[in-house]
Amino acid sequence: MMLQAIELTKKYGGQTALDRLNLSVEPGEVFCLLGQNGAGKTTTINLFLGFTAASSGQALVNGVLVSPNQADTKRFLAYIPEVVMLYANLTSLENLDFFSRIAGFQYKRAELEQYLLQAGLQPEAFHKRVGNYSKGMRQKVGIAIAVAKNAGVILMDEPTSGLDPKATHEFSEIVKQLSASGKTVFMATHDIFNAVNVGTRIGIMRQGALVHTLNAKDISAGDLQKLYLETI
Ligand SMILES: Nc1ncnc2c1ncn2[C@@H]1O[C@H](COP(=O)(O)OP(=O)(O)OP(=O)(O)O)[C@@H](O)[C@H]1O
Repeated sequence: MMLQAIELTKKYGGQTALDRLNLSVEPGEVFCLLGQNGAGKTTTINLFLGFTAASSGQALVNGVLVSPNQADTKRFLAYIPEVVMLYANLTSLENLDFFSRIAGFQYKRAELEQYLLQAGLQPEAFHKRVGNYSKGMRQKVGIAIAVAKNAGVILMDEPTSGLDPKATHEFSEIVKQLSASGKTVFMATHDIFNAVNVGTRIGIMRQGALVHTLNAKDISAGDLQKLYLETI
């Protein structure tokens, strides 16, 4: 399995941000984590990324134990934060080239263009500086960077927040393609409709605990909303 949490716990002072999380996510799965602000979604992502150390329990990526400041597990992971950080004065092609080189890949021009195209960015934008891009366009560049890194797992934090319905739909289609190509996607989201649409599994967190885990195909958006409101 690509992601595994075993009794994974994070405490800040006396407060438990994540409480004994047990979870396995397989290749090709799209796991959507729902929960109120402060429920522990970002903490979970940060623990898998090794941005923060677990207080107890384990996070494993591709079977390898995550420990902060070691690169072993990072190469299996790509991360798309809520706001994709890009160099405003560079074009999307230049940003993709730059971040790919940092990840250790030197792509030909045509390959870079292919990644941007796959991520759904319109070719007219390839040579425009990203400073003028919309949020949806930045998101697509973020996806291209993540895919070009060749990582098996893509972690996303609230990827559809602030996207319009069409951009959200386009994003969902890309995520489905990533899943079909065997990538594992793990996203924190507030978007119930999108979770049902794009997810294979859905988790609901409350105060650091994973309270429900369901198969997306077994639930409608309406029923998920009902369960969510009853849970939180
Ligand atoms: N660096 C930190 N120091 C202290 N407390 C923190 C820190 N990071 C997170 N927390 C606390 O841990 C809890 C979980 O936060 P987390 O960011 O994981 O929630 P979330 O589910 O991602 O929320 P949101 O939907 O707002 O992003 C919160 O109570 C938060 O205040």
